[in-house]
Amino acid sequence: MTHENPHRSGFACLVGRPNVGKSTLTNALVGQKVAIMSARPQTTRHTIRGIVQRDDAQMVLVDTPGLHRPRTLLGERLNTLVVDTLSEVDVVGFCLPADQKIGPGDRYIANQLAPLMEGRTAVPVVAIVTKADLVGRAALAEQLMAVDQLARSMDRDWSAIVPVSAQDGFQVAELTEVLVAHLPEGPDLYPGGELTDEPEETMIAELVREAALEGIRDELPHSLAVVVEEIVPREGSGDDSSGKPPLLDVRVNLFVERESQKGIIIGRGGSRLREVGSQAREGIEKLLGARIYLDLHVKVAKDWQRDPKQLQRLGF
Ligand SMILES: Nc1nc2c(ncn2[C@@H]2O[C@H](COP(=O)(O)OP(=O)(O)OP(=O)(O)O)[C@@H](O)[C@H]2O)c(=O)[nH]1
Repeated sequence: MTHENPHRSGFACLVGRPNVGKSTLTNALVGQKVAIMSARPQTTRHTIRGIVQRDDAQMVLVDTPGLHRPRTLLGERLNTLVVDTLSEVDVVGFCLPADQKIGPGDRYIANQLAPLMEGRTAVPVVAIVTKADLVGRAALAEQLMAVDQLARSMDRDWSAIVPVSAQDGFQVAELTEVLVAHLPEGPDLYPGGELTDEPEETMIAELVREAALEGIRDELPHSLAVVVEEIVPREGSGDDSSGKPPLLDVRVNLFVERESQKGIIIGRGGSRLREVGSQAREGIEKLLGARIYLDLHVKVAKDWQRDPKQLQRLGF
């Protein structure tokens, strides 16, 4: 191997009308390690469907509530939300089945995507022709041309058009390459492809959050996100015969939105943060059945509640 490719990471979203094969394709892209994501608290915008984990990239496949032709004002609002959400992913995969003519449902979604595909902040949209195994070569070629024409009719271009079959694996690897190429350079968003939503970590985060908000709930409504960074055994602890429980280093980040809130959490000379630490530690030691050293860091993550990428990084 000569020069390594830069490591890439980011979010991708598959859209398309119902039954075009989005779920099946998600599973095929993710491979064996289909990560079934439990409902995550406060996941209002993205639900993670799976993570494509490679040595040189991590692609997080997210879901949106679904793009539909709205029949109501609420439906319209929901679609606005969906489009907003889509504008924040790194690449969109627009799925159209190989075995059906492009119809009004597909056209509706294409029209919703069109504004995303222009301007400085344009999001690349890859047209994916799914279920390629259901048609012959000639019909597939015809469908690829029709899909190309669909973009042209809107004065747009797909970043690529990729035929694929999730059923027999045709072009699945190629599609992964195409999608990954659109992700920005960066480290894994979820180290090791693991989502940090193990119940233990969630509970630890909750204990810290409770302690941190004690008495100041009104001053910091909803502006505090707590993320357990790591839980690691202290080197050499627990392997003697003293019978003492092992010592764990628990590193936790508290994210606030503003510098002033940081001051509130930390308190004068760090006094408040120490209290938060000792109160939370008690609960965490009970939970883990271990002695812990609790390392709390308060950080400012501007407007984290409004930024889905930040939210993902914070584990929401
Ligand atoms: N032959 C063939 N069938 C497929 C392929 N991908 C999906 N299907 C079938 O198409 C149907 C719909 O697939 P889904 O993956 O559930 O479609 P979806 O777009 O996620 O559907 P919604 O959840 O309703 O949005 C299922 O019966 C799948 O078995 C494929 O590559 N080839």
